[in-house]
Amino acid sequence: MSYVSLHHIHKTWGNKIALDDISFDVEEGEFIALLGPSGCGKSTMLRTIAGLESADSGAIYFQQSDVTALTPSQRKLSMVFQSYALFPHMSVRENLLFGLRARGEDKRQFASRLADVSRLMELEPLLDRLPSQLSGGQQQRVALGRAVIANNRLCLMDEPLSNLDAKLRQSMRREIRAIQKKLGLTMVYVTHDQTEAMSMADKIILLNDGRIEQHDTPDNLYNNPESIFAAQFIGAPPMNILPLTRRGEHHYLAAMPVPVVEMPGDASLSLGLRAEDIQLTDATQAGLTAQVVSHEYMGADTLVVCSLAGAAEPLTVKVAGMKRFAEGQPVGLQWLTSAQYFFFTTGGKRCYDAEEFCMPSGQRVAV
Ligand SMILES: Nc1ncnc2c1ncn2[C@@H]1O[C@H](COP(=O)(O)OP(=O)(O)OP(=O)(O)O)[C@@H](O)[C@H]1O
Repeated sequence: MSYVSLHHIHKTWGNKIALDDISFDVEEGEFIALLGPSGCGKSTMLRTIAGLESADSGAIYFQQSDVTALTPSQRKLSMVFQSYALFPHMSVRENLLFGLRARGEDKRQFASRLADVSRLMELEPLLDRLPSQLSGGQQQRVALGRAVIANNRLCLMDEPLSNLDAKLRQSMRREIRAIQKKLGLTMVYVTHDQTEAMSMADKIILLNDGRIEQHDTPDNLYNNPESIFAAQFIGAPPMNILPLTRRGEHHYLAAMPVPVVEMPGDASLSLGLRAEDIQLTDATQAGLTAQVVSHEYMGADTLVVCSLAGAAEPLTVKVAGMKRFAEGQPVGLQWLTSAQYFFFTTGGKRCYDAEEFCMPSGQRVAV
């Protein structure tokens, strides 16, 4: 059953359309990540769900009841911000209990709820400290504890880990996901970090300039991007996008003598290839050559940037382990037709027809 439902939400700031006809459902107990580049509307969307901003039009439902006109406190949800928003003069204990006191909840339950949450969040030894006496990770745990102690079924988080270092972020990702699952919370989580979204969420809503680009599972976003934007936003390095040259029905990649795809119509196409789907081969065996422009050692693998004769754009190849290349070194390239994606160059939408029309799946394409 859907817990949160947005119906045609539209929101502008002056001339700027921040949310453009946004509709989606979040199932009960589901973890949804709102992902996208800076300024795409993630925070505006979260704050509109929370009731901190009001939409110009559209409606929001929680468990089938219309909450569009309700205040944030009437919506019964918890929110965790990037800034933690802890009261600096209050101890951890008082910070945790603040919301319960403010709402005039039953004092007889405070001790047991505090004990449960401080055990869950491993805050027991820290209850008497002030926020200034805590590390960033501990402060974040207090902020999460405050969200959990409220016993709300819906939790909204706005970039809660962005002030933490990379290692702590990784462990907090696991902690938040474990707590969300354990308590069965419905979660809407804003991030601009694709790794965070991919590793934590059941579904990702990828936003681009106020519109939903794709609403999908992490797996599908990676393996079945519906647009160039999704293909390049998800995955590191971004998918190679190589504009093809059309002659009649034939679409050619750079100076390759055989067309990559034959498709009727007058659309211009671009070829998408993930760096890990391209293999480097012996240049002397290759029909056309590519040249190494640069290489970057990443630890587990090496990213090799190559330029293909006749192509405007370089392409990146990921090879396992540490490999060294000389600048200008010739290499051959190959990939399977099943690794190819096609997009309309104009508008960037995926062109599934081209995938139907290209060479039989699994055939090797060599340069
Ligand atoms: N209070 C405001 N007044 C005017 N414009 C605003 C306001 N809040 C947001 N905007 C604009 O709305 C657009 C969406 O902003 P929003 O903060 O929702 O994006 P975001 O995806 O959360 O960005 P970031 O990742 O940088 O926080 C941006 O163009 C922003 O400048």
